[in-house]
Amino acid sequence: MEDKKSIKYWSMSSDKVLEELNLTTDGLSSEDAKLRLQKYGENSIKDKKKTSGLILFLSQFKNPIIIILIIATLISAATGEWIDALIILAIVLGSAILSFFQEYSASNAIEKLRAKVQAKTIVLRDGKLIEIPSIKVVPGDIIKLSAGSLIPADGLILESLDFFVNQSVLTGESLPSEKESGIVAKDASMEERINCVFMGTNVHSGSATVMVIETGSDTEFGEIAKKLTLRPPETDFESGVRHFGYLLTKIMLILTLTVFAINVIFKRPPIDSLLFSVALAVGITPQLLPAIISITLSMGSRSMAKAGVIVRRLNAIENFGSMDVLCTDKTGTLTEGTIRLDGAMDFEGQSSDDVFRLAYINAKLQIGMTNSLDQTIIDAKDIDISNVKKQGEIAFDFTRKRLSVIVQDDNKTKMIVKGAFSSVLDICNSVQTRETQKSIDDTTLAKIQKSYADWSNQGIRVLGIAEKIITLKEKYVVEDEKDMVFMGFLLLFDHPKADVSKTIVELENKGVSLRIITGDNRLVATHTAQSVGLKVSGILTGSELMKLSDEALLNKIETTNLFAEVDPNQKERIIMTLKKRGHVVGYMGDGINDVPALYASDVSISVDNAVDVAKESADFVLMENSLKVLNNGIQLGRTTFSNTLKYILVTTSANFGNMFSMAGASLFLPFLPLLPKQILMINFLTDFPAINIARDSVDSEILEKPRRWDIGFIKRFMITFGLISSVFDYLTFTILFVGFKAQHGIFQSSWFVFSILTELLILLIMRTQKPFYKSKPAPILIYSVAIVGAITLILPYVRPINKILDIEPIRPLILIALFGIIVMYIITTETAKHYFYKSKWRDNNVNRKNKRIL
Ligand SMILES: Nc1ncnc2c1ncn2[C@@H]1O[C@H](COP(=O)(O)OP(=O)(O)OP(=O)(O)O)[C@@H](O)[C@H]1O
Ligand SMILES: [Mg+2]
Repeated sequence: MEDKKSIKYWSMSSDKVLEELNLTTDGLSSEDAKLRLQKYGENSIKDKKKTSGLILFLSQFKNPIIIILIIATLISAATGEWIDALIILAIVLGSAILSFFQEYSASNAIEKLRAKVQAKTIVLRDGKLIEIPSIKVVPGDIIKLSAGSLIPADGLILESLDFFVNQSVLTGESLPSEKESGIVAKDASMEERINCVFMGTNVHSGSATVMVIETGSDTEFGEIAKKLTLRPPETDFESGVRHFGYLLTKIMLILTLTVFAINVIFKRPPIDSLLFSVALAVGITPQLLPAIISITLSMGSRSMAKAGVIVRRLNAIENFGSMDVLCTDKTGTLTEGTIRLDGAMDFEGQSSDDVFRLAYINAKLQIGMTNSLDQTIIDAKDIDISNVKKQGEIAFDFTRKRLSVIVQDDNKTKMIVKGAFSSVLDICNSVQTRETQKSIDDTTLAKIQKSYADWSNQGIRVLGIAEKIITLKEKYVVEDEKDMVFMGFLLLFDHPKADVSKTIVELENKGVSLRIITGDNRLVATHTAQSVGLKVSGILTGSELMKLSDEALLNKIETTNLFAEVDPNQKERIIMTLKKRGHVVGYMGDGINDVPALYASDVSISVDNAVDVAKESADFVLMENSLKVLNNGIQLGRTTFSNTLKYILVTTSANFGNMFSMAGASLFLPFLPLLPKQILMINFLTDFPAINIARDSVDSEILEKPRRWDIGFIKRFMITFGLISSVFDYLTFTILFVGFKAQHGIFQSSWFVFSILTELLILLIMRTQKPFYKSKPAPILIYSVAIVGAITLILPYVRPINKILDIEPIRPLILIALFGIIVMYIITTETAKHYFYKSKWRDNNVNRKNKRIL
């Protein structure tokens, strides 16, 4: 095939394009498709996120501090200190390899999981319509698109019906644009090419048959994606981590520069001083943070996958744990989702075959959107409508909430409307009795309303059916839906799920309040809510919402937990308002009408059998539509959050404290308190237990409430425990230097051992809010602490490592003194921790407005 764009396919008739590209409307054979797949490659934009191993390895060195360290080391090598330089480089490399392997295996696991949820497309292959993964679509395929489809490639429309496409991703235009086959000018812009569809956009309503012209990175979307990386907005967690990074960088810079300057002023050798201060900086940077995050997230996503939740956007896991409001639609989540037809009734409430026939015609002939409701009607009873000829259709949309077909039936042209009860009643002015038609007076209206209310109160979904005789014309529009005759009701029932009430209580206990946002009417919604044990504290309907100002809604929203008769934009508005109130809001939905709300929420959740656009906009996809699965997910989200925070707290207390004291000590001592290579070795050894924090167990108390990032908390923590650690550090300095008159060799060796041991013990203490002996760490954490502790104690005696690191055996008396200090340190920290959490740990339900979030 020649270059397809050069033929400007949009400016040619579809027949001409078919001819030009040697295609037919019968689609490809599977043989041909296979060849084309080889030739054009898979239909996906080369995923830039999938970083190669090499890039990931190099990224371990992207930290400027590491680069400075390497440069400084090379300089010191040039001045003759090449053995030390080699040692430093070896340790730096060792650290990088450690975190690289951890991160690499984590990110691989995630890729595999993500591939589990794929968008699918219906294509014509070997003359049959089949569903294939969208990445297997090739140029030349004939595909069928309907409402909710994610358009998999660029193509030319062959046939369409009321086909509206949402192209905002590409053109920024937020309203859906109508598309149909035809010819446009050669130089037409993307917006003007109304005969084309583009990858990445989605079908708002209607349906179409499309010939695929370009796939993968040859598409318009691919062109754009090449130029920019579309970055989703930052989550709370991401910005938290970023700010934490800034905070440490600031401290680190000040510290490094000061230490360096002072050492230079005291006329110490500049290269040594530089290496020392840079090594300190390395000690302070939480360089394991990316690895820790990758591991916790990948472990989280793996266990979530086991629990039936596929994570599409990793960083949202943390948000999952901090979510305190969960909004959900009704069908399929609270109810079984398998709708049963309970009957078709005339306006007086008597069972009526005529009404069913109208509903059947409407459901059978509509082609706008495949949906379970119409399927239920078609499956309920098979009737022969072969003499009914379709003339037109006004597709369903979630604002109008009705669907019209225009047919030739009984020699008459009729419009048959089916839709939400009030939306249908609104357009009727008369009613069909058994004998005749009469206009709707107050008594009739009251009667109709009463039947509707009675059914609804039993949890039955009521649809209205109406018809009228209409003149035959080319095209029908929404304005034609008026002056109709109300024909009757269609009753549908959907069982509430059995286990939902238990899960709602569990969620409530976890600090997550459930709210229902549904398009169904308020009576049915209330009934369903009650039957699943959700206490309705307040209801708002779509029309009430419309009248409320943003401020009024902001006031009302806290007490409202049931929203009924809402349209897609109102769903979004509700989510936005809840967010404004400071909640971390989750939204769970499966239809196109849920997409705006999914986008607006902090945590978007969909299900495997949802429409593609909904799945595509979700952070999480549940393999089964159940609240229970979700409940497990929240637990894992909180575990992930907790372990990341643990690492930060451990690093900012012991590690940070140590480095800080050393900076201070370097001012008073006539020698360096530790050699640069020793600092790096401490850092390297303590990395092993630290990285296992990602795999640690979490106290159940911590999982009870949603938690948020709070930089204030971390700062207070850092200052409190940093100070305590400093006090003991200076005590140690004094005892060593003054008490034991230790000179540099013995001083550095003692300090080396002391540093590592305190860091290990602090890790065990800080990992829990409870007294450390009351919380059981994961075995791997205990082992790594024990092994590193043992290594540290014997290292001064092991040749040649002790020589390489310049550490020597420590006198027993000094060792005893060090142990004494360590015991006191532990007792003090435990006590301080107890009071600290008692007074300051009140970050549950943090309000976005009141507290700065880290
Ligand atoms: N195919 C259809 N034909 C006619 N009316 C329909 C159709 N689909 C939906 N409706 C009407 O539109 C209303 C809103 O649709 P729907 O219930 O799917 O919205 P929702 O917000 O997704 O609700 P849910 O919480 O039940 O998922 C329905 O209650 C029904 O009255
Ligand atoms: Mg729905």
